[in-house]
Amino acid sequence: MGKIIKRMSISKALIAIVFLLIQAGCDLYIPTLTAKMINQGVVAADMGAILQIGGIMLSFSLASFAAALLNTYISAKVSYRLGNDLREAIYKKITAFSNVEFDRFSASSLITRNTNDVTQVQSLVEMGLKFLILTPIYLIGGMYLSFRLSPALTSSYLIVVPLLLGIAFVIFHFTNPLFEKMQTSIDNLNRIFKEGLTGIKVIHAFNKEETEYQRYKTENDAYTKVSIRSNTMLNFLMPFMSLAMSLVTIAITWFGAGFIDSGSMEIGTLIGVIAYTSQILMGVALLTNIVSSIPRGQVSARRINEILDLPLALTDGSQEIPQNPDTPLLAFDHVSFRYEGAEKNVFEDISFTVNQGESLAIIGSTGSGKTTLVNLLSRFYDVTAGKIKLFGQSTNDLKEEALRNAISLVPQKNTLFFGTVRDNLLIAQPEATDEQVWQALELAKATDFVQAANGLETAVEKNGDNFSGGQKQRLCLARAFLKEAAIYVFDDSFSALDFKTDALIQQNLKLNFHQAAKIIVAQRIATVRHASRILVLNEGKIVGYGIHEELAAENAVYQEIMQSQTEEKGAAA
Ligand SMILES: Nc1ncnc2c1ncn2[C@@H]1O[C@H](COP(=O)(O)OP(=O)(O)OP(=O)(O)O)[C@@H](O)[C@H]1O
Repeated sequence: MGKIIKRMSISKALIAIVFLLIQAGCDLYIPTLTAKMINQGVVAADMGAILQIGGIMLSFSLASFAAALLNTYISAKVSYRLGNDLREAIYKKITAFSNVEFDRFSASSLITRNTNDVTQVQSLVEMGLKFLILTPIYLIGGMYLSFRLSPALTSSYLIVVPLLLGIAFVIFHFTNPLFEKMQTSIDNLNRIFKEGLTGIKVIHAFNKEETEYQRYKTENDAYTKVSIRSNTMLNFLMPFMSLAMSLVTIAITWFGAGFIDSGSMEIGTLIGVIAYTSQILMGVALLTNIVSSIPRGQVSARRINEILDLPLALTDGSQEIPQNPDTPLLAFDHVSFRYEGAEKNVFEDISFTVNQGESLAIIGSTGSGKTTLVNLLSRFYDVTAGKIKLFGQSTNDLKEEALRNAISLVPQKNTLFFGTVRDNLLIAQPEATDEQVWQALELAKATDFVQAANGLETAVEKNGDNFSGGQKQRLCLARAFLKEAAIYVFDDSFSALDFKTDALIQQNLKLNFHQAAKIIVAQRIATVRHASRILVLNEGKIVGYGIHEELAAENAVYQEIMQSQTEEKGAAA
């Protein structure tokens, strides 16, 4: 929590505390004035004293009122600003994550941390600025001033207040782990809910509504159970407090009446002590409120810090991309790779080169490592051994921005953002003219359907849901074509296209990107057959490397893929 506190505006927090001290000081002094007014004014029938002390009481009350308003305003401002900063810091950090970090935290957990956890911390800070200091002041100040009025009557607090504080801290100790469980449970609830929403078609198709409902229900029940346990434990504190304070009030009134009877105490003093009793009671009640927020806030602060303090797995390099035409544009040099926690390498000692203007197609069975290879090239992960080089310079030494600028990637999952076709394409090159955007659309054979709709203003719904799979793929291809890059990477980006469109786009690639290297990951022989080189991957190993005709003549794995596709076509016909 300390680290998070440091992020808030300390000067504003101090101003809030000053107003709090003014409020507490005024509140605390009022019962003493009450006792004085009764003893010196009411009992002595002195109207002047009543007016004078009443005037002082009124100004103390107004000062307390104004200070409370200002404290509330500043505490809200400080805590909500902190929440705002935390959300921004978390989002910024997450956008700097590589796939290594995304493999560690689920999307739902990141969302919970950026919303629910930030809200918990925000509430704790707001409450802390309002009450954390008020509580000890009410407790200690109230007891001190009450002691000044009557040491004998106040002695009962010396037993009760430490006892109540002890109970509060025992409860605090037991509820802390429960709040940890609650936040993890919220992560799980969000995950299941999100999976249910995104996978609703599959759920319907397999009649799994009841199973999914039960999965959600089980987690929801677990969450409710732990919430009931933790909150019940906390709420036990309040009845304890009320009982103890009622007993104290009864004792004070009982003994106070005796003292008044014997003439050793004035009536105003007893009323003053009783007024302090309610202030001390208020201090104890506020304490229970804070006690209930501290464990949740602490757990949330820890979860937020887990993200903010996470050292990024990939360190940025310092080099620009060298322009060295004598070395291959791209080289995989004895590259091996293993995912964190995996038992074996995805790749073992892979080497190949791609020169400027060449295209390299990568084909292989599912799970053979094609996407992983693309991810390594874009440095979404670091290689476990070996080097990936651009013009002879290891990608680990390159500035991440320079590396990403050099690569235009169409990932396997077609991603479009809510907005318009223009917005989506300009992501690749913000300053592109409409003419350039249309050119890119034409290269991707996407002109027809965009023109038929509303041109570049055509709306794109969330996830591009208003486009067919093939149209989405073509828009993603157009976006990649719009970017001027040294390497164009297509990860299974032609799979949703019909053969004719696939062939036309391949042709456009060949004719329009002379200087660039093209990496084409594909499953279809028709997509890869015209590439300058084809790399055949099988279980993380290169089992073939050459042009189509060579591989078709002598590579068993390639022949197998060819045969399976001929059979598929035959079966379809
Ligand atoms: N994030 C990950 N964590 C752990 N293992 C992974 C991860 N991503 C992929 N793998 C594993 O790495 C291997 C290669 O996966 P990859 O996605 O690269 O295959 P692919 O050839 O692209 O498959 P496909 O053609 O089905 O897209 C698979 O065994 C897969 O289970």
